[in-house]
Amino acid sequence: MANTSIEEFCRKLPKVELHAHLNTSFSMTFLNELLRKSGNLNGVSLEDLHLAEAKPLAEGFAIFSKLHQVFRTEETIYQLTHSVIREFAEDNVKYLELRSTPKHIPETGLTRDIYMQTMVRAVQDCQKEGVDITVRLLVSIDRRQGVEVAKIAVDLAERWMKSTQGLVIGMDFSGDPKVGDASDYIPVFLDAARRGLKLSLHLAEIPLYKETKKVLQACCGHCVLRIGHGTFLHRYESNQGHEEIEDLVVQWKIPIEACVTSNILSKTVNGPGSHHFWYWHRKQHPVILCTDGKGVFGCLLSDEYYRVAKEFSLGREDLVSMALSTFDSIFESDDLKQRLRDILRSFCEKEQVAFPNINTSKEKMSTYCCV
Ligand SMILES: CNc1ncnc2c1ncn2[C@@H]1O[C@H](COP(=O)(O)O)[C@@H](O)[C@H]1O
Ligand SMILES: [Zn+2]
Repeated sequence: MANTSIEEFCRKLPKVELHAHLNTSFSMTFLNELLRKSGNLNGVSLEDLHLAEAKPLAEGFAIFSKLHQVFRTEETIYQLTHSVIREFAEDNVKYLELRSTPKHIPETGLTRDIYMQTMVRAVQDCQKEGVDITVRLLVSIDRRQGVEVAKIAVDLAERWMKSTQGLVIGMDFSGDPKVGDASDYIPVFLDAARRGLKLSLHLAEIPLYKETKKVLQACCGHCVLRIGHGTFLHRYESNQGHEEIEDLVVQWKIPIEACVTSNILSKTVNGPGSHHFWYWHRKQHPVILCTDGKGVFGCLLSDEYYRVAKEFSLGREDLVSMALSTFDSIFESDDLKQRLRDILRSFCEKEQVAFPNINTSKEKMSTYCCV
């Protein structure tokens, strides 16, 4: 067996990142460089832009507003997208689904269309430059902006999906869970799915039993779906009454994007040991470690794997199995899933770690998401 520590192994492990918000995924190196070039960050100081210790979720949202003051022009959105992609590639992320809310900022000339065009351009430039990663984009709906803006986002996403031959692949639903009701957006989700967009919905990041149940009942069977966070989906002692929600999630095998550090720093989870990741993982339900916002929460994806490996005493083979299982939940084709498996297989040969015996029958290869 190659002589690498578990930490180093987590770093080298080929991974997929399925839950990363553009504006919260900056690196400090990038921000320092931006500060050096532009002299200031529109009045925002560097220290205000990441959570150094656990604070209630609302504090995270105060940071997001400050970030939106920093990234306001086409140029900064381009640079941010380009650097975020490169940084994920350096962390051996081989496939990234990057999400962002298209902004309309008249003072800087930014429109939602220019925002999309800029992100797409950065992805294509990274591709041309040979950055070793496949990137797909999700258009975010911010629940603080209401249903009418969400409809605009669906039109935008569909147009960009068509004009980029699927580089824009789906939509995200996010924003402050305390604002509005996700079930108001059900017609928007169903419309997006009808147009061929895949959906990743922030659901149950905080205990919101009613909206979670309504959204799942309406969307299961009609949308290709993943759940962001999903902290309060499962049955557990103080979560009585969640049986129906958990049953839907299990029945439709809806993958859960687990953001361990984000949840701990936002105080929606007490610590890594009590994170719902473990509950779903033990059940062999599809669950994917994700960063959420590697800048705000100060975590690389490899840090998330290492954190879980330490907490649950996972070895190299466990980590490989875990990474392998995440490939089924990407929004891309079976061909791309197979390519990711091949990359992981070569890595295992080099690291002299057994590659799990998988049944690559059609059934096993098909996506977990409900269609
Ligand atoms: C911590 N948990 C979270 N819960 C809900 N929404 C979140 C989030 N973290 C980020 N966002 C959503 O992503 C936006 C920032 O990226 P973009 O400007 O779109 O690139 C935030 O404004 C919020 O709407
Ligand atoms: Zn998120």
